[in-house]
Amino acid sequence: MSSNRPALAASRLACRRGDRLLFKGLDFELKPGQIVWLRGPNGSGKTSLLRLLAGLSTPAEGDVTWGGVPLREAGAGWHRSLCYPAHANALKDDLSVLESLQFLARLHGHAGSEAECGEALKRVGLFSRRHAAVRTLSQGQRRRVALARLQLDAAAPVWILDEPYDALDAEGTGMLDAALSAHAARGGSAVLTSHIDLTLHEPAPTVLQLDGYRVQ
Ligand SMILES: Nc1ncnc2c1ncn2[C@@H]1O[C@H](COP(=O)(O)OP(=O)(O)OP(=O)(O)O)[C@@H](O)[C@H]1O
Repeated sequence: MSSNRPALAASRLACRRGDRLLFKGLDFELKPGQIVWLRGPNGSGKTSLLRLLAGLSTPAEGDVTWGGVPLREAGAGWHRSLCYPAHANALKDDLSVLESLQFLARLHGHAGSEAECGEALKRVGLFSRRHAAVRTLSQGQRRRVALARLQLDAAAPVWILDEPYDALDAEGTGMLDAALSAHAARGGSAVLTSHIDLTLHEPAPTVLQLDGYRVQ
């Protein structure tokens, strides 16, 4: 992929949920090194847009392209270039923290070794809790474990993050900011939602306001 070509793009995108058209006419580009902050009120369609971009649902109109190739022609392999820890943390209550991260890692094509996952847990400050059951963690600690996937998927060029700052304290927020800055410095890009004002400054996020595309 050339350095100026958008990693992910969409043109004239429209989204339908149930019998409602949420938005239409949306053009979008995510360039290497860029962080896009998708904003809009509750119910405006941010999660729905992220799902379209991740290829998990089909637009009512328009196209999503990955490195210039329409997703419907890209085949399943393109998902390896994407890290999308969705809003729900997808952790298994009955597993230990380490086992749960290993499960997620393997599900997403990594070896999921104890060493690799332990290192990722160190980076989110949860190594000492690695043998605790997930059900014993606080919401913020669960969020940190889910975000440890970013450490495992650091090489994935595109991160799609739905409210990643939810439940994080100042230290957790700082860790996520640092992970995003390092990702962008490597040429990676991300699109994220957040109802909380961002503290990320390097790079300064590009705001995409979804309200402008709303269908009344
Ligand atoms: N499975 C579904 N079937 C029908 N409508 C749905 C479905 N999922 C979501 N919706 C509707 O689509 C609209 C957009 O939902 P979405 O979750 O994309 O909004 P959002 O901008 O992410 O909201 P929030 O800020 O509250 O997270 C909402 O009105 C919601 O009720």
